[in-house]
Amino acid sequence: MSERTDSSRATGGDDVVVSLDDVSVHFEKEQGFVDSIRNEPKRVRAVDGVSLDIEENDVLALVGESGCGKTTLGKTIIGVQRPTDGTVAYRGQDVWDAKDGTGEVTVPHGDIRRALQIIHQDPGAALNPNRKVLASLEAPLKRWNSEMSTEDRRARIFALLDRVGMDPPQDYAHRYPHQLSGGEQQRVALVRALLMNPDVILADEAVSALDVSLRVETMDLLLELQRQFDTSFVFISHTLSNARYLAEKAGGRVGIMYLGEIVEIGPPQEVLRDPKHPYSKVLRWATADLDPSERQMTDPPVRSIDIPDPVDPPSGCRFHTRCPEAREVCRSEAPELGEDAAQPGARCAACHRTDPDHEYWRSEPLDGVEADSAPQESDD
Ligand SMILES: Nc1ncnc2c1ncn2[C@@H]1O[C@H](COP(=O)(O)OP(=O)(O)OP(=O)(O)O)[C@@H](O)[C@H]1O
Repeated sequence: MSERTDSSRATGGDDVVVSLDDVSVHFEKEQGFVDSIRNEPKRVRAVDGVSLDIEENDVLALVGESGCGKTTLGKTIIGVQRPTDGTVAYRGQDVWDAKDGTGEVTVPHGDIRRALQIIHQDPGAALNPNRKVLASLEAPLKRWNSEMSTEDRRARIFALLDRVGMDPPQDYAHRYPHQLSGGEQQRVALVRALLMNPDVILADEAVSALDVSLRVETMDLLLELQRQFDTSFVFISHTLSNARYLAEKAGGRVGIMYLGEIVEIGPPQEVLRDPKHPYSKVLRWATADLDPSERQMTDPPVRSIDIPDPVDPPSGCRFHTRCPEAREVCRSEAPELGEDAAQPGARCAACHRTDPDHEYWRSEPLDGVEADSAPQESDD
């Protein structure tokens, strides 16, 4: 993505909670024994060159197809996935220096862990099946706030259970996870995160396992709690409609990911009404409820449905092998998202078409691509 001459990006003001600077996460891919002695280890480029700030009260919805790196990026934001390149800072403190005890550590790693919480897609798996809800909720509070009396701890837990609609809370607190519905388990997971008074909550496909009716109710609850507790949220979703619902209602951002990169980011109304990146147009087309007429009337705006291998992503623009507007230059030159993209409120797309003076407009269309000769109004 963006190339930097200086490795440290100037981040925003005091209200930046988490700041990612040119972060990449590459995993070594498991190979068979014969392959492993014959070949260089293969690396999955799950996340590549992402710079992003999460501010206080920020809401970011990350969306993209399966395997594009959403979960890996989300985990990197909350400091549970170590980047292979670039830096992640929590309120100016390098998260991994704090973890390793290197450099000058001004914020202890324990405080960072408390401040950055996660709720998973499958809350059942995240709760201990042999522990009652109360015990599951008390354990982290005891760890982080050992001074708190049992009475205060329980009062806080009951108040939060009540707050998420689990009434009477004493009844729910004494149940085992299997005695709760999926939606109730998800609420317990949310309470567990909120008990820590976090700055950021990563909600990884947190509503996709729920029935449609419950999904909207749960998204509304998340938004209400986000406002009430002044918590920032990073939502991960593979559907654009959920991402739009959350980001729009919260006045937040949508970030579109493709093969490890953020290709477009901005306010949901702008990104979805007038997508600048050809991949965002594909996602909009695939989301029937955003514009049903568009979907019925047209073929998908893509040349190939095959998703490239993240071990060996295409050169230049990673979307060029599928893009219906790709030209020769897209094969060799990677478009940049731009430095502004890190900041909330910015609207950016990593596509040469957004620059009316770019060489793209003089470059030959790739095979199967129809050329429009000049920049379009909406592509400016
Ligand atoms: N621990 C790991 N070791 C090796 N490869 C991994 C690991 N975690 C993720 N990957 C690979 O990294 C890429 C991105 O995975 P990730 O889970 O971040 O994508 P995603 O967009 O969240 O997908 P989904 O929507 O299916 O959950 C995938 O190719 C995945 O196989």
